Amino acid sequence: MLLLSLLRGRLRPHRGTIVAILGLQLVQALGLLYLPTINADIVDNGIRHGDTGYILGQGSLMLAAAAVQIGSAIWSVYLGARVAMDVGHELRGAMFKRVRGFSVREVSHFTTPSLITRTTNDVQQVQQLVFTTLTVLFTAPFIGVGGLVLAMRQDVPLSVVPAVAIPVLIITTALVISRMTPPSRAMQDRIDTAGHLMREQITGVRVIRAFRRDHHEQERFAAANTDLMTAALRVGRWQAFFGATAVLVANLAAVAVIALGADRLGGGDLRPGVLIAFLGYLELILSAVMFGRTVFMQAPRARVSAGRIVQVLNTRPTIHDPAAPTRLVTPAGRVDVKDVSFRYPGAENPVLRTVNLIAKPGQTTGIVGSTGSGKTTLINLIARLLDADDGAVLIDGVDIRDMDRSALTNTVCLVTQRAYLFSGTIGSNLRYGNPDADDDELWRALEIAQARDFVNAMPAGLNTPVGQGGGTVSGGQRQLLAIARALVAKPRIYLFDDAFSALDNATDAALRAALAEHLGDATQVIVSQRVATIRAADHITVLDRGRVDAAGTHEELITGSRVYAEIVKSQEMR
Ligand SMILES: Nc1ncnc2c1ncn2[C@@H]1O[C@H](COP(=O)(O)OP(=O)(O)OP(=O)(O)O)[C@@H](O)[C@H]1O
Repeated sequence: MLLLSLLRGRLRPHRGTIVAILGLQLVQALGLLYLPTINADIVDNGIRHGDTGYILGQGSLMLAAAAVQIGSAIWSVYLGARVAMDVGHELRGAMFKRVRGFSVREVSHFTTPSLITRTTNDVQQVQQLVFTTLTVLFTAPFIGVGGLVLAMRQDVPLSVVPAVAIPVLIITTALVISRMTPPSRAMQDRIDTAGHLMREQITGVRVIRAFRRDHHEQERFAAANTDLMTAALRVGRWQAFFGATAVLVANLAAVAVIALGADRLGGGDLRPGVLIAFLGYLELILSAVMFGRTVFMQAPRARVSAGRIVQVLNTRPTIHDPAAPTRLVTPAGRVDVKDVSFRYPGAENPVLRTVNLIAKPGQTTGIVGSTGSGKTTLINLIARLLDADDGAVLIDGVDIRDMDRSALTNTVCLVTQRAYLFSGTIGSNLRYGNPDADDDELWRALEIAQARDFVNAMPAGLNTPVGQGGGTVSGGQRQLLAIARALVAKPRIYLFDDAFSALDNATDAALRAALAEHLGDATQVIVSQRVATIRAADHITVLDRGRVDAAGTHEELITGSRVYAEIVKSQEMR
């Protein structure tokens, strides 16, 4: 049902092509069905009477029928492949669009590797089924029913053989399909697990080496790989059983026809041409049933895949654009966090409880707090990567849930601790948020971000290639490039979430001085565990276990907040 509902709307635009496929397959089937009759005619009327002219005439007819049949088969397969690829293309696009709209919540619910498998492998399964179905679904019944009728026209008593063989094949098909669905589901899930482990082990390779856990990780992957193989083997065993029974039934049927026919051939009750034609039709009927079975063989896996695709497509992102968004024409960039509370799904306690914070244009607002106090969660709420359960985040007095998300992205730029660079060049990464920026703007941003010198020292400067994830530059350099990228985008509000953590103290200080000098009336929110990074901020909010412990300037907090004073003390002692 899921498969049908997934495909119905997507096949509708291809109705015309599907009708053309149907017509071509009808021609193909007629061609195929005509061949054994001509064959019988050649044997009984040409060869038996030694009439070479007749044989050549009928032979030419046979050639023409074969040519028409092959031509229409090629054309219908081509059209079927086009439709299947279009459906796959459309499905992948729909999946990608939906996943792009997912917030952190939905992505962590499905997990990244599973979303990748669903968009690639699962869509491929459905696409394959559409192709096979369009290629054989019409041909198989045409040939099956037509072959049966023509076989009976040749000889009624011999028709008992296909009358027994066909139900046997249908029953085994039904049996195998019912058995194949559970291992097919297990197989798709285990592809996810193997992908998940692979990703984890590649990303965490240095930790694995540092702790000498290679052997342990190898075993973990080997176990997942074996699980996948076991499920695949179970599916494969049923497929093999399926293939073997089909060949067995086909051969037994042929033997039965020859055995039954041979007797009557001797008695002159049956002409040799009729027996040959009957064998030809039997082969056609059984091959039609086998073609049909291929579709049903692929169906269980495609059905499971369709379910996994529909799960993603039916998941409404928790964060979405309002129907009538409020537009900020020239945003000033004031941020008001008002009584915000937030709890991660499944977690017992809220991570943030009635948090209040104001960040003003032209000022630097620091957020400090111990590990796990909720700083990143708060920043993610301001960037609308998450939505608050209670309270609201306002920009220039407008609730960000009432704003268009692309407008919000132009106003707010988040620089995370784990800076991500895309494969391309330094220049293409810097232009990510502002494709029209010229080289001068890039160099200016690099200068403010304290990255000019090292980019200058690179052999190709801005054209220096960067690997996916930014693996070709150091962690600190990656952070500086991510800061420069934000500067090139020129948002009104900068959110730096521990974005200076990999920098040495001197670079950190120089960067903050340059930001203060060049960002003018933009709003800066800086999250840091390092007091030195936020001590000069105009206003500092101290978070403690999800609550605002205190807020003020460094001097005010030293005396006014025990939590802040402890953080300062702990860092002075280092
Ligand atoms: N995706 C998530 N699902 C469930 N809980 C989460 C999730 N992300 C964070 N948390 C929990 O929320 C709490 C606050 O996390 P958060 O990352 O906001 O803290 P933080 O102050 O930024 O910490 P750090 O300084 O270590 O970066 C932590 O206890 C964490 O376990």
